[in-house]
Order: sequence, then C-alpha cells, then structure tokens
Amino acid sequence: MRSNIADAISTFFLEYETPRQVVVKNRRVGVVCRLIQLIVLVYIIGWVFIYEKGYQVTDKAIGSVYTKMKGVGYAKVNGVQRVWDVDDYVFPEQGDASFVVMTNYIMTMGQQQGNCPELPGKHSCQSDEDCEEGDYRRGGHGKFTTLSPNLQAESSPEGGFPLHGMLTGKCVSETKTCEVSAWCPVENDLVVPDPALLMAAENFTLFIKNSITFPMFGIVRSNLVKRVNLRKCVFHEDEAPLCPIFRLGDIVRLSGFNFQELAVQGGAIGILIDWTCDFDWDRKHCLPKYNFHGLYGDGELMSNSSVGYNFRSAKYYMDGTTEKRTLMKVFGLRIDVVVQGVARKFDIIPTLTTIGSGVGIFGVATVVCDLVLLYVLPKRDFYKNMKFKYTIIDEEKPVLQMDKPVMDSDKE
Ligand SMILES: Nc1ncnc2c1ncn2[C@@H]1O[C@H](COP(=O)(O)OP(=O)(O)OP(=O)(O)O)[C@@H](O)[C@H]1O
Repeated sequence: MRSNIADAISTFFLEYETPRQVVVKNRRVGVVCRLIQLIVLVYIIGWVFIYEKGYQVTDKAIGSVYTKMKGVGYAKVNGVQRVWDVDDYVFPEQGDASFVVMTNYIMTMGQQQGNCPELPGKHSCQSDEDCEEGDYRRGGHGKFTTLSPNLQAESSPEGGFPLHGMLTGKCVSETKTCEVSAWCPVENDLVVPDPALLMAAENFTLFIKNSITFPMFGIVRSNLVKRVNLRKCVFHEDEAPLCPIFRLGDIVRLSGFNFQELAVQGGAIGILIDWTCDFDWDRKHCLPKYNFHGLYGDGELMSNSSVGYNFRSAKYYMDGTTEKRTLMKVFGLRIDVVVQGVARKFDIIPTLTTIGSGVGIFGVATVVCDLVLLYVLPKRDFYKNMKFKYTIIDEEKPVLQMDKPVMDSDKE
C-alpha cells in the first residue's frame, strides 16, 4: 500500500505527459486548417489588439463645463429700438452647460392683476350668457376646479386655446370676447414676429470652458490650449478646431439648421465635446473634438402642433403701490453642452487576458479540422485509427475472455 502511494507520487513529480500529435499528410485538411488559423490570427491581431486595443485599460472622464456668451443686439419693435445685451438674452445667466439664447420674443409690458377682455378668437361672445362665471376653459367647457384632473379629456370646440384667466361672467362689447380675471392686458402671442427680432444673435459668441479628469490615470485636461489666443480666435471646423469660442451662427449651421428659420420659433442644439485619448502617447495629444447636433426645432419631427422651443419669463416691479410685471414669451436656441471622454493606456492584465483568449480561440482551427478529418473525409476510419489508440482489453467483457484480447484489426 505504502509503495503504491510512493509510486504515484514519484510518477506525478518525476514524469511529464505530452499529447501525441498525428501529422496528417492531406492537402485539403492542411489548407482548411491553415486558413482557419489565419482568420483567427487576423481577428486577434487586427480586431482585438489593433482596433479594440485589447492591451489597454480604459477610463471614463468626469468634467465640468462653464459657458459665457458675448454680443450686443438691437431690436426695433413699433419704431422703438431696444438694446439687448448678455444679461437680457441669456437664461439662466450663471454660465451653465445648458442655457437658452433668446432670438425672438413677444413682450407684454405693464401687466397687473385685474379684469380684462380675452384675446379675439379665444372666447367670443354675444352676451353675458356666453360667458359662464368661473369657467376656466382650455378651449372647451370645464370649471376651474375640474381643470387639473380633466385637462387631457376636455374637448375644444373653439380650437383649443387656453384662456389667460377665469371668466368673470361678463361679455365685453368692444372686443366681443369674455372678460377674464388675469394679469392684464393679456399676452397676445397669436402672431410670432418673423423674421426674428434678435437676428443679431447670429454673431453672438459663446465661450466654452471645459476641464476633465481621468481619475484612474490621475490626468487632468482642459480645452484651453496654450497655442490658442482667446482674445482673437473664433472656432472654425478646419482652420481653428481647437478655439473654444463659437459664433452662434456657426453652431446652428454645423448642426444642420438654418439660423433665420430656427431663430423665429427657437430650437435646441447639442454641442458634444469628445475627448478620446490614448495615454500611451504624450498627453499633449489628448485634445477635444467639438460636434454639433440639432436636437429639435425643424417642426417636421412628430407633430407640428409644437414647433421650436419657447418659454415665458416675467420680471416683477412695483409701480407706486401696484405690483406689475413685464411678461416675455422667449423663443430661442437652447444649447446643451455634453462632455464625453474615454482614455486608454497599456496595462499588463488586459494584455495577458487578450493573449490567453486569443490562444484559446486558436484551438477552434484544430476542432474544425479534426471534425473534417474524422467525420467528413472518405478515409475517416483510417485517420480515426491513426489518431486514437484503442485499449487491448475490453473492460466490459467478462474476465474469461481476457485470454483472447480484442485487437484493433478485430474491430474492423
Ligand atoms: N463669449 C465670448 N466671446 C468672445 N470672447 C470671450 C467670450 N467669453 C470670454 N471671452 C474672452 O475669453 C477670455 C477669457 O474669458 P474669462 O471669462 O475667463 O475672462 P474675463 O476677463 O473675466 O472675461 P470678460 O471679458 O468677460 O471680463 C477673455 O479674453 C474674454 O474676453
């Protein structure tokens, strides 16, 4: 018993087994095998190593964006010229990555709370009976209290205009519209100025300051490149691709829109700052690429019932003891700056993993060629005999038959 264990241990430590190889002199199998090996080699070197960079680790960037607009525009409404500077046309003004530059507007000045007639066409009437007190219609029938739950369901016999306030029950004879309790005079946005009032916005400039860090590699990069002079440069896709100051007109053009059309109803544009870096090279090659995408605004997307981009903003003030406000319906370009960054660097772990999986895939060639050799070729039985070594004793047969061992030749 003891000597058996000692034998097993010495066999384990002092002997080495290696699989026996069979060299098959068959042209067809040889070509198939080498072809498969070649395909696997091209896949591993070309795709996995060179294209997918399987020898590198990747890290995603985290970053911050700060924006600043510059430019002054003049707009003439009813013969009155008004100057618009950054503080007037950028919403919000803090320099966020997402902001709106006003290009067109409808301004309603001096609004105060009170009773006044609705706009023509919004709730026409002949007498007070047509104006049910407390009615607050989205266009159809419905009391103020039932507005919220039934908002979606209300029908709109007059074309679906929302009212500016609650009906007082009076029909105003001069306008032939119902009187409402609202901020008066009510805003008239039935006609949007075309061409846009602030066409000068085309020449406004946007400065984007972006700094990113790749935490895994401990590398910080900024889009303010030394060789770019911020006081003079303006972004140009070929001549100044690294300048972080963009003309609004260029942004719109590069995102595939027409500024004149977009300025009227507004729209949204995405500026994508793409950092794709390879830190196996000097980090100075890690530079941003700017891409521009129209997000919506051409009015041809899903429905033309909501075209462009607009919102309302009010500025409140006291006139004596009366609270008043200036209401602005703002049409503009909503700009979203999005940063995307991926960096790669050589690392021994992914390199070994990739080589290991490559060697494993190499085995596919052997499997396929074995299948062809053992199951497809006419001489498959011959090759089977060559490849496999059969045992002399058949263990399933009774011991008595051991005197007559089963030979390879017997099987055939
Ligand atoms: N929207 C923009 N268009 C053109 N140049 C800009 C714009 N925003 C900033 N700059 C210029 O880029 C440089 C850096 O701007 P930054 O805001 O860091 O400095 P600043 O001196 O506070 O700028 P500002 O001129 O607003 O006082 C400045 O020369 C600035 O004039």
